[in-house]
Amino acid sequence: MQPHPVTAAPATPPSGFDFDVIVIGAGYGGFDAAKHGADHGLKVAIVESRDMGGTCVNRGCVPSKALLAASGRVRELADAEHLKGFGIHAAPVRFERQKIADHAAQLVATIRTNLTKTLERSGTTILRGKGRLDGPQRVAVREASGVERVYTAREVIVATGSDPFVPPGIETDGRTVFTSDEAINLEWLPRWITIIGSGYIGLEFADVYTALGCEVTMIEALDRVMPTFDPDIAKIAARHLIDGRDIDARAGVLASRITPGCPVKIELVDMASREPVETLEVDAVLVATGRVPVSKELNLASVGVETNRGFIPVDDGLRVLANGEPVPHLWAVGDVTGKMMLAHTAAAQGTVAIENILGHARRIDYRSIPAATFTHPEISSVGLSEADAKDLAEKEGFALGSVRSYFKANSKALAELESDGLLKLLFRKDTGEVLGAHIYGLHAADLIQEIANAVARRQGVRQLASEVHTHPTLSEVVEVAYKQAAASLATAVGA
Ligand SMILES: Cc1cc2nc3c(=O)[nH]c(=O)nc-3n(C[C@H](O)[C@H](O)[C@H](O)COP(=O)(O)OP(=O)(O)OC[C@H]3O[C@@H](n4cnc5c(N)ncnc54)[C@H](O)[C@@H]3O)c2cc1C
Ligand SMILES: NC(=O)c1ccc[n+]([C@@H]2O[C@H](COP(=O)([O-])OP(=O)(O)OC[C@H]3O[C@@H](n4cnc5c(N)ncnc54)[C@H](O)[C@@H]3O)[C@@H](O)[C@H]2O)c1
Repeated sequence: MQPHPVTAAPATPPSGFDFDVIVIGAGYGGFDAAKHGADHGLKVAIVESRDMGGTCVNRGCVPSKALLAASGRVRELADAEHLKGFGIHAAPVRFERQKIADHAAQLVATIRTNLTKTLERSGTTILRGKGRLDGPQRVAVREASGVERVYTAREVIVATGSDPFVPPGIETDGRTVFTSDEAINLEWLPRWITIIGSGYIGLEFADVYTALGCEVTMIEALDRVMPTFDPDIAKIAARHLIDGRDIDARAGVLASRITPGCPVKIELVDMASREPVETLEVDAVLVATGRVPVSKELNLASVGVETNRGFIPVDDGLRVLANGEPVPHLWAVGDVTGKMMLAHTAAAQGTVAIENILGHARRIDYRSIPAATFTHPEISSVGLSEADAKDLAEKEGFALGSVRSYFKANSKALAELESDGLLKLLFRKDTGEVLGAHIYGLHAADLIQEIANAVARRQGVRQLASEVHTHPTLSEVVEVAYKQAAASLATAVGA
């Protein structure tokens, strides 16, 4: 390989550094860090090698939610049984796949442009190219021309995100076997598609594909579908989102080999015994088996940092750690830290890193960060899982409270003829503090926010139960849970 010419950096400001902060990666983590820094008077540069906005804007949240919005409408209009309940008889629904794909692509372009303009307006310098560390407080940027320029910065924030993980034995061609990077383009609608993985991406795309008439086989390596979700929520959600649809779900099996083509061949083995189970021949495969951090080419060794399977170790203030100690002037935020691979986590981490750079001691509170899966209906959660809450209760010696509030008792859900849903609330029986919540049901993604706010403030159910909720709204599902929890406390202390 030809060595790249190294060009001197532009004239340095009086501080002696080219920038106060250089951010590597312009996804949500990098964007929020750069904007927050620039808004607070720091001289900031952001380095991006692909599209501004990163995964969320270009290949993640934004296009997938656009596809879910359109396909969700199709599902609704095609659900004759549901409509009949209202006395509505709709004509057979028709849709244009390309127009749905265009809706997603246009939304991506609009949000990407807005985000780029926002950064430019904030005074952030956008450096196009691939960034890597070049020792402490130095970032080398290789531009598309091959020229490499080295910039200095008082602080460096790594926000390089993640890429889809493709397990060994699976070959992708981007057309018949692909990841979410290609699925968001909705280039064609396979008659029969296999989705490997029943996590966030598997569930959301199964929602899209089944709404648009595809037959889905879902392969999950672990012993139950939706293994990363609360077991009770997963049970009721799977009944509707998987069993109630044109989906054949298989748990405890591994796709050991996938060969693209027409048809695509999938060799399935039993997860435990690794004995062959079956060979499937399908039209397409979506690989949705998690994501891996982008950190290999960052030259982290030049600052003595060792990754954990590619994830950059950080403390709760987002300082990068080497041997457990903070590396001076180096920060990492977003998916590359592997904390909670969500856009709003990345953004919150970006802001917290800048706050610390500004000298305002801030830590991130992961427990209060909510998560949602935008299926129809949605699934959401915040705080501790029941298993973790039980461990905490045992460790700290308090009794764990758990109550369930059902959508079928909610007037608004009944009016919508969508009363399939459950909220599970976990709380301390001594103080009443809310520890976590898990929801499946209509607008679960919005409902979780009120509980996330309560977790952030470490509020107790006694106070929360007295707060008045609008009638009739789905938020009364939360109110009922708070009231049940508060009543159980009263019983517990014999009041
Ligand atoms: C299909 C899908 C749907 C999703 N839906 C949601 C959702 O609904 N809600 C939600 O909260 N999250 C969702 N996510 C997750 C979300 O997209 C990520 O958590 C988020 O994008 C992480 O942001 P980030 O800034 O850490 O990294 P990224 O968004 O991955 O951005 C990193 C950026 O760094 C750039 N980069 C990498 N290396 C270099 C380098 N050396 N030099 C210069 N630039 C570099 C990359 O090109 C990229 O632009 C979804 C993800 C996927 C795949
Ligand atoms: N709505 C959202 O917020 C949203 C939407 C999409 C993606 N995301 C983010 O992107 C990340 C990646 O999503 P994802 O769905 O790819 O990952 P995931 O971790 O949510 O789910 C992956 C699933 O694949 C299974 N799996 C792994 N290897 C397998 C194999 N070889 N064969 C069969 N099953 C296998 C896992 O057991 C797991 O159930 C998520 O963790 C989330 O952070 C978020």
